[in-house]
Amino acid sequence: MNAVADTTTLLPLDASTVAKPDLPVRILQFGGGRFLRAFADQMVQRANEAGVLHAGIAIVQATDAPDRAASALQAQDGLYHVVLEGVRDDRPVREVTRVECVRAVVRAHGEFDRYRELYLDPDVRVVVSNTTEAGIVWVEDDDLAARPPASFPAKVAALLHDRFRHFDGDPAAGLAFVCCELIEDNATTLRAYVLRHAADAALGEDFAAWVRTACTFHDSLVDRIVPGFPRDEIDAIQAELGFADEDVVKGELYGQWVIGGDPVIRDLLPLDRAGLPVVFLPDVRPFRDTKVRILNGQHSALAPVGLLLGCESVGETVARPEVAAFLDRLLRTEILPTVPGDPAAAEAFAAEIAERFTNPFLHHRLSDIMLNASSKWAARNLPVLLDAWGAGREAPLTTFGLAAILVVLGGGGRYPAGQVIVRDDPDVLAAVRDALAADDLVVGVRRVVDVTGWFPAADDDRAERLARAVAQQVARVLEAGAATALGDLLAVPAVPTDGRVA
Ligand SMILES: NC(=O)c1ccc[n+]([C@@H]2O[C@H](COP(=O)([O-])OP(=O)(O)OC[C@H]3O[C@@H](n4cnc5c(N)ncnc54)[C@H](O)[C@@H]3O)[C@@H](O)[C@H]2O)c1
Ligand SMILES: O=P(O)(O)OC[C@@H](O)[C@@H](O)[C@H](O)[C@H](O)CO
Repeated sequence: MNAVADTTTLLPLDASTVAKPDLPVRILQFGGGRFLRAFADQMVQRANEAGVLHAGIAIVQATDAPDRAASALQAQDGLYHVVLEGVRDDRPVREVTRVECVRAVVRAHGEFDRYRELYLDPDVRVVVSNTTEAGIVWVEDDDLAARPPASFPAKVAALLHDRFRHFDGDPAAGLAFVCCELIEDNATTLRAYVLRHAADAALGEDFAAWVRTACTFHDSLVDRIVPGFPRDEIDAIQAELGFADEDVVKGELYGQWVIGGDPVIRDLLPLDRAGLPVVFLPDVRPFRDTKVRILNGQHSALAPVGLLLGCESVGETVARPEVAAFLDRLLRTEILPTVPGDPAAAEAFAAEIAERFTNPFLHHRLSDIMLNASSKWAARNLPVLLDAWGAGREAPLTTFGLAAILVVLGGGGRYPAGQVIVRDDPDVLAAVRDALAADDLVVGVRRVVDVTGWFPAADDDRAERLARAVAQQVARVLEAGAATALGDLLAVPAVPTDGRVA
């Protein structure tokens, strides 16, 4: 299928020949990964073009680690392209956006003075973040006086305190935080950690009151599959579209951003007024549970199973009839019965996801989804299992996904050549390798469950129940292979749930 270019802003990407618009920096963005660049930044660009916003973005690289994408973006003076592809009204569409609103790319570690200048800019009103599932964490004794502190919440506490003092506690200098991390209550958690850092470092009640009243924290839920371009396709797309851009990023046309909290954010970030797929709601939780369980939950289940069957991408995996049957049953008997709200709406969303997974324009690598698979399984699939247990049901397909993850992480399967897939918490990885080599698999898997901290120490029964279920499935995969183990699983008739039958 050939996509038709919908937008043709394909000027050569050469900073010396492009007059970037003179935009005030209104948005400070923590994280400059491919997702935010193809989602938030692409939407801000579109809203600027539509005349509903006049905002520049400063991207802050928040970790000390080298970041290839950020360096490339710096070298391109913040200019890059987003290529979104999919089918709209039965027509293949390619939408290309040249993003011109990134005014600065700065490293918080190593370029502190420049970073400080940006966060003290009076024009800045909004902070957008996506620091992955690892970013919003509590780090005890993080030094707020460091330039900058280590963790993201401590960085935010320190920058807010600096801003509070710089503007003499002016309420107009407060910031609105929109968090995109795929964790529960993302911005609410950030706010709690900021206030806790402020209390621990004795920053004063005036400051805490300013954070509570002058700053707003907006939980948000994001949805767009952004696999990026495989390295070997970048040359081809540059030649096809006629630009030079090492940081071009590719995603699907579909997008949805649900932003919660104080309605003030709708005026600060009026993206919906540009016809962009953004909705403002007081509470994003129902959307989050639906999206994370149905979309991300299936991703985290299909990725290890696909790898064990010799597949490389999501499209290739879901085209396998046995995987399609696995996902269909997983969805109908285990995931959907736990999704809150209107069952018909959840089913409609699930049907859309099935189409999005077969988007012929995307090459979504299973190895990318496997990055930090253990913590993703905990956020995306474990809640389904716990709800099923709570309702008196087993969830064998959900546990099979975890069994497949353990086999992949433990090196117990064969995968398409050249894939780097084992990147996870080192303690979990060590426990998984020990488990696969142990005489007693149940004891080994139980140790893995304990290392992950998924259950409180007192919750021995559920930890043991999970270990037993998963160990049995790991054993079957190891002795008979993933295809046979999957066949066995699907040969057992599905148990009807709540009137919905597989
Ligand atoms: N790519 C997608 O399809 C997609 C879609 C929706 C949501 N997401 C979420 O977005 C996140 C980023 O995805 P991506 O595809 O942009 O990845 P990426 O690897 O391109 O970017 C990751 C970014 O996070 C930053 N980061 C990593 N650890 C951090 C930490 N501890 N503190 C602060 N910053 C940190 C990195 O510097 C980098 O800017 C993922 O965790 C995912 O949950 C991704
Ligand atoms: O980005 P990750 O690696 O955390 O997760 C992989 C996918 O499940 C995820 O990126 C989805 O594509 C995305 O959440 C869709 O909105």
